[in-house]
Amino acid sequence: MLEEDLEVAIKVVVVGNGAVGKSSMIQRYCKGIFTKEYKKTIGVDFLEKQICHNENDVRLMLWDTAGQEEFDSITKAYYRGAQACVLAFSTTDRDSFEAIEKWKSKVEEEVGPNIPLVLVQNKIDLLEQAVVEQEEAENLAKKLKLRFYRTSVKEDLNVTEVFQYLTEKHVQKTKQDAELEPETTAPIRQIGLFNTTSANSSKSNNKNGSSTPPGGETISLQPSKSRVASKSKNPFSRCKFF
Ligand SMILES: Nc1nc2c(ncn2[C@@H]2O[C@H](COP(=O)(O)OP(=O)(O)OP(=O)(O)O)[C@@H](O)[C@H]2O)c(=O)[nH]1
Repeated sequence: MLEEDLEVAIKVVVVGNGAVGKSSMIQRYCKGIFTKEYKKTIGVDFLEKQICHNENDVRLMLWDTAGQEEFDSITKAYYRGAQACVLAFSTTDRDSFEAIEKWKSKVEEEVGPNIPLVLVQNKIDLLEQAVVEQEEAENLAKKLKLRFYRTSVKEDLNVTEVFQYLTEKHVQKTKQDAELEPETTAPIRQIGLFNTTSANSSKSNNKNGSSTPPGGETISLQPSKSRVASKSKNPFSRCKFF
């Protein structure tokens, strides 16, 4: 099978304090919309986007998590199995900037230190109300060894770039992992692909508070459909969905 025949699925979690724009960022990226209205995420929410990366289909599963600590026990369960993460703070919220290292630790406690992460300063359309200096944010990114993006979900600035970067990093990492491990030992797990088949991992379940916490703590991520041969059989299937 050719490498181009793979369909890659990537679980991405978006974390950060409340109201920094996590839900808005995912909605902007997946649906192309922005709403001024603020609806606190209760627990977690989920949207999916299919993109084309280096002529391959990539399915991004974007998990929107609540920013409030009261939901920590719910949201942490959803971090597990994450393969990339957005650490978001807001230009107009100093606490959200100072909380970034804590969010990084929370995610890494669940998934380990090796997934691609990115630091995102959102709401840069509100720079006149900024409470974080650009230099401070850049220094934090250097300290944590993270790529840093400044976004405005409202103005649709740099949002796509954030997810493209994470996709690229994930693809690079899985290739490196596959090269390091011999093909004979668990080849599917080596490339780290999965399907979300849990009944609990419902789509867009709970901006309005109807969240079902994950039964028994862990979302079931089942290795399967890691390599999808059928993509190459249909000449119209590859990257035609935009
Ligand atoms: N001006 C401006 N407002 C934004 C931007 N992104 C989001 N907002 C607004 O910020 C508020 C909070 O956005 P959400 O996306 O709900 O924030 P969240 O991080 O998901 O919040 P929680 O669900 O509480 O964790 C909403 O009123 C959005 O319209 C942006 O780039 N610029």
